[in-house]
Formats: sequence, C-alpha cells, structure tokens
Amino acid sequence: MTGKPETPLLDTVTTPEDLRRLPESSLVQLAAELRAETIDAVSITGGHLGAGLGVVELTVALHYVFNTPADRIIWDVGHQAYPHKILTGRRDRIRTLRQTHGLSGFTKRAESEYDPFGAAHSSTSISAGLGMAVARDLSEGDNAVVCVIGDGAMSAGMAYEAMNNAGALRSRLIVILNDNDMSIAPPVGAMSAYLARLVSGRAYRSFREVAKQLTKKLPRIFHDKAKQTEEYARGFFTGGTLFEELGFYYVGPIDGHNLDHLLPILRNLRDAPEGPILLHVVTQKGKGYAPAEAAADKYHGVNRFDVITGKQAKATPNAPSYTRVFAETLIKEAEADDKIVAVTAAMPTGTGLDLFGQAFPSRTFDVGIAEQHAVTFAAGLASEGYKPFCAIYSTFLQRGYDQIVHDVAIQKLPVRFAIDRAGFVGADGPTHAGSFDTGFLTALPGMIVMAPSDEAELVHMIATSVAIDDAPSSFRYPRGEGVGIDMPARGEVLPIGKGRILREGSKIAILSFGTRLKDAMKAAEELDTYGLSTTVADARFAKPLDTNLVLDLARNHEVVITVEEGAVGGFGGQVLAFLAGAGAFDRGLKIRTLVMPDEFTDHDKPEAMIVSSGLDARGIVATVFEALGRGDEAAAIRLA
Ligand SMILES: Cc1ncc(C[n+]2csc(CCOP(=O)(O)OP(=O)(O)O)c2C)c(N)n1
Ligand SMILES: CC(=O)[C@@H](O)[C@H](O)COP(=O)(O)O
Ligand SMILES: [Mg+2]
Repeated sequence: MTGKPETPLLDTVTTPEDLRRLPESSLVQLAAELRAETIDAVSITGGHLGAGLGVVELTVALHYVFNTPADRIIWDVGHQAYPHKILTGRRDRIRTLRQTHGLSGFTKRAESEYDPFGAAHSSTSISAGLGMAVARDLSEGDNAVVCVIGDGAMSAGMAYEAMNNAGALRSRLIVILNDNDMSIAPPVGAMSAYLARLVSGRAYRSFREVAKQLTKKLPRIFHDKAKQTEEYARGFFTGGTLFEELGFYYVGPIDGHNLDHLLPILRNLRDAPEGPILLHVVTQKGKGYAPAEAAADKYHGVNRFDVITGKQAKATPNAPSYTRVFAETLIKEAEADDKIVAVTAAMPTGTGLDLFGQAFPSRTFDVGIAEQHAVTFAAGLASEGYKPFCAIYSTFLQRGYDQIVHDVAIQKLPVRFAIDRAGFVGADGPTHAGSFDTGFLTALPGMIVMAPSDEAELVHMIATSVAIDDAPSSFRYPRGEGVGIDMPARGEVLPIGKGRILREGSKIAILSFGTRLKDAMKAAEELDTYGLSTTVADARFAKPLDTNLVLDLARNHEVVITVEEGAVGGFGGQVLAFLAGAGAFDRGLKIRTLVMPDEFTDHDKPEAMIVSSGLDARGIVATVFEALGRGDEAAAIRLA
C-alpha cells in the first residue's frame, strides 16, 4: 500500500470503452462506486432513485459485455438510466439532472449516442428495439439490440403488441425483464402474480443451469451453427412460460445483482444466433441504500435528501395540492353517492387515488400501466350506471385517446376524466408536459371540458361532473399546490357552459381558462395603470363554450386576449373559431390567444416555464400592447 488513497475506479471510467478495459474482477468495486455516485448525485438534484439503484450491476454488466453504442441498449421509461448516464460520458453533468439546461431525467437521443431511443412513457422499449433489430437485419448489420423493461412496464398492452410481433419475426433481440416486484406502487395484475410464480417456483438459475437451459433450447449456440435448419421448431424446448408461448426463448430467473451470473449469461445471449430471447432478472428497487430499501415506494421519486439520514427536503406548502383537493373532494362526493368509482393506471399516489382507495377499497381500481384499458374499463362501468372517475395525468391520457373517442364520446358514456399534471410539469420535461388534453378533448362532439381557476373551483367542477350523467366530462388541474383560497364546504353544481366575469372594464378583455386567472387579474391591475380599463373573465368551460360571454366581450372591447396553460388549438382555438364564424373580425376586433409555445419545452422549474412562455402577468400585459400596435412599449415591458 503506498499510503496514497486509491484512485476510485469510477474516476478512470468516462465511457464504456474505459469500462471494458477493466479486469472483470474489479467490476464489483466499480458497481459499488457507481451506486454511491448515483445516490450522491440524486441527493443533490432529486429525481428518480430507486429504479436506478436496482440496475447498477445490470448497467455495468451490459456496458461490459455489449459493444455500446454500436450494440443498442434501450431503457424502458428511462427513469432508471442515471447509472447508465454516469458510465456513458455524462458523469460530469449528472448533478445537473432535471435542472434548468441540465441533463434530462430520462434517456434522450439528442443527449448521447448511448441513448439510441428516448423514453419516459413506459413500455415502448420492445417496439423500438424490434424496429432497430429489423433495421439491422435489412442493412445486414450484426449489432445486438437489448431492451431493459421493468415488471411494471410489462403490464402495458404495447409490450405484448411488440412481443407478439417479435415472436413472429424471430429477430435477434434480447429483452431483459427487470423484475423488482415494484411499479411506482406495488405492482398489480395477473402478470405480476405470474412473474412472482416464475420467480418463486425456481431458485435463481446459476450460470451452469442457464447454460443447460440454453443448450436445451438453443442447441445451435453450442453446436454447429450450420445445422441451423428451418424445421427447428420452438416446440423443441420446454418451459412453457408465457413468453415462450409468444415466441421468445425464456431464460431465468437469475439474480440481477450477481455479476458472476450476469456476465457469462449476457455473453451467451449476445452470441445467440437468433431470438428473440427474454432474460428474466430479479432485482431489488432501491438496492444498496437503506432508506430506499425500507421505503414503501423504494424512493421511486425523491426530493433532495440527506444521504446519511435519507431525510428528504420538504417545502412547506402554502396551500393544499390540487391532487389532494381532488382526492378529498371525491371522497366526500363518494360518501353520498355509491355509484362513484375511481380508476387509476398505476399512479395511485400521484393521482391521490391511494387516499380514495383507503376510504373505498372496493370502488377503487388500479389497472396497471394500461391507460387504454383504463378508459374503456371506465366506459364499461359507466354503461352499467356507475360514475367512474378516471384519474390519469394529462400526458398519460394521450395513450387512451382512441378509447376516449371510440368507447366513450361516440357512445356518450358519462366517464369523468380527472386530468392531473395539466400544463407544465417542470423537471419531467416535454415527455410529461400536460399540453394537449384541452385540444384533443374539445375536438370531440358532446365532450364537456372544464378547467378550474383554483382549488375551490376544482371542488365545484368535481360536483358538477358527478351530476353530468348524459355526457363524458373532464376537468384539468396542474401539478403542485393551489392558490390558497378559502375552500367551500361542499361543491356546487355549475351551470354547464357558463363562464363568469370577475372584473369589469371597457377596453381590454382577458378571458382565462384554468389557473392562469390569477396572472390575468394581476395583468388587469397593471393595465389599468396605463389607462387601459380591463375586464377579466373565467371561462370555466372550453366546451361547451359560453358563446354569449365571448360575444359580449368581443362586442364591447377593442382587444380580447385568451390565456391558458395548454397547447395551441385548445381553448383559444375554440374562441377563435367561434368569433371567426360570428364575423367578429369583420368589425376589426383585435384578438390574441396566449398558449404554451408550439415546441417541446425542455425541463425547467414550472414557474420559469410560465414566464418564458409569456403566460404570466407580464406576458399578458405585453401581448395587449402588441395587439394595440404599441410594439415598443410591449418590448420594454417584456424586458423589464
Ligand atoms: C404510459 C405511462 N404511464 C405511467 C407512467 C408512470 N410511471 C413511470 S415509472 C412507472 C412504474 C414502472 O415500473 P417498472 O417498469 O417496474 O420500473 P421500476 O420503477 O420498477 O424499475 C410508472 C407507472 C409512465 N412513465 N408511462
Ligand atoms: C417516471 C414517471 O413517469 C413518473 O415517476 C413521473 O415522473 C411522476 O410524475 P410526478 O412526480 O408528477 O408524480
Ligand atoms: Mg418494477
């Protein structure tokens, strides 16, 4: 010993090429250092921790055995990819994770050649991987394609669509099922029970046993490949797992933390002349960090925390979160109406339905990561007279759009959509932004589309949706806390399609949809100081539109501004279309619609995204000046 502290192995690894120069015997140490670095980085940035800790050894083994980036590794969801990012040239930026201008919290093609496919919405990896495998075969390439998909993600229909196709194409594709018996919450569904049986029914396979499995199933790996003949039918092998019935060679289950098993087995799979192969690895979410291992959610998503104690930083809220208000209000409504039931797609805590489930366990349904199924399942419930509240984040509801059209709207079934995380979500970035729901829902005939301006209005809109029994309805609300307004004891049923005027003016009219109302009121006060008397109205409904209110504003003001935290074509689009049809522009009406930028906005703090999008009071005021042709003043206001 020279007495000098040993240089940490991780300091010698910038890319997987460096990693592959290390002796195999040093990989356990490297994994330990990688785990510590991951914990330290996330303690500073916050983000997704448990999933990444569960794949530290697997990440090391994959980059050691496979010739990345030529060999493709696709991480499903991508929330577990922080160790992958550290080993693939991004350790120097890992403490910028999910920060302004920092690394994405998911895999991202534009970020690294080691990220062959972007992710964040789950269960896409096998489809993408199969596409890459077929592209390889068409161009006579020989690289490997590996998809790492979790047991939770394996509950989504898209994974089966992909496996069904892969089993038929028989492309060389390796799917690694990372089974940690966790989704965000404990996993649900028959697949989870099936996997548990697979794992409990067999001790972890050692390399020798797996080699025997492979020999039996893939004789050509170990025998003369020339003997490969077409009549080789899958019937040769036994096992009969669901995956084998889908045309995969099933291998496992193996211990996903044991490098002595992972390395030789991955080498065998890498060299297998055909596929697809599914390797079932069993891991522990939160592995190697006691606070995560002990936590019910295995530290799936964490704030900044103290590494020693695991104690997370918790901001003191000034008001209840919209999510909590939704859950508590729905509980109250359900106490009075036993037809109310609730459906979540694997997001009980995120949507607040964990609270509803504690109150009404038999009326709460977690269907797994299966938004398409969730929507049509809710439609089935509605068709039998129940009042289903389908609580799905705006971004994830995109997965069930055809089901909303085909199974809900066309049949006019009264499914209630509680759309959380509407608008900017901040650190999760563009894949999770709740941008499009107003647009894709107002496009549907007969849909009732609401947005509360604050948490009190949310209470009323929930009561209103309970009462709407002859049409599908939706209400959208942002991630985070409310404005701190006094809460009503009970929700009142609102008049459908009616907005409300909160402030009377004479020259400018601001028509807000959703939580931008607070900034609209602030903007009105500022406009008054310029002698621009301003009316502010809360639309409450994007559909049916309050056409009388819109016409009144258009006829009695010089400028109309609509503002919403949604993409172009939503509420503002409805107003524009109506006014155009009513000939309002023939009379020279000046109108501007303020919406989220027509781009995929990178992660940042939500409040910064509001400002940079011009959806704050200053942006509204500047837009008024621009509409009045006073561009210089507008520019000065924007720069102030
Ligand atoms: C379509 C979709 N719905 C919901 C989510 C939210 N979500 C992110 S990770 C996750 C659980 C994933 O579980 P699993 O695949 O087992 O990964 P693990 O966290 O256990 O490693 C869920 C539900 C998502 N990312 N995409
Ligand atoms: C990875 C994923 O999709 C979820 O963990 C998501 O990040 C949760 O979002 P919230 O933090 O807004 O609940
Ligand atoms: Mg899991």
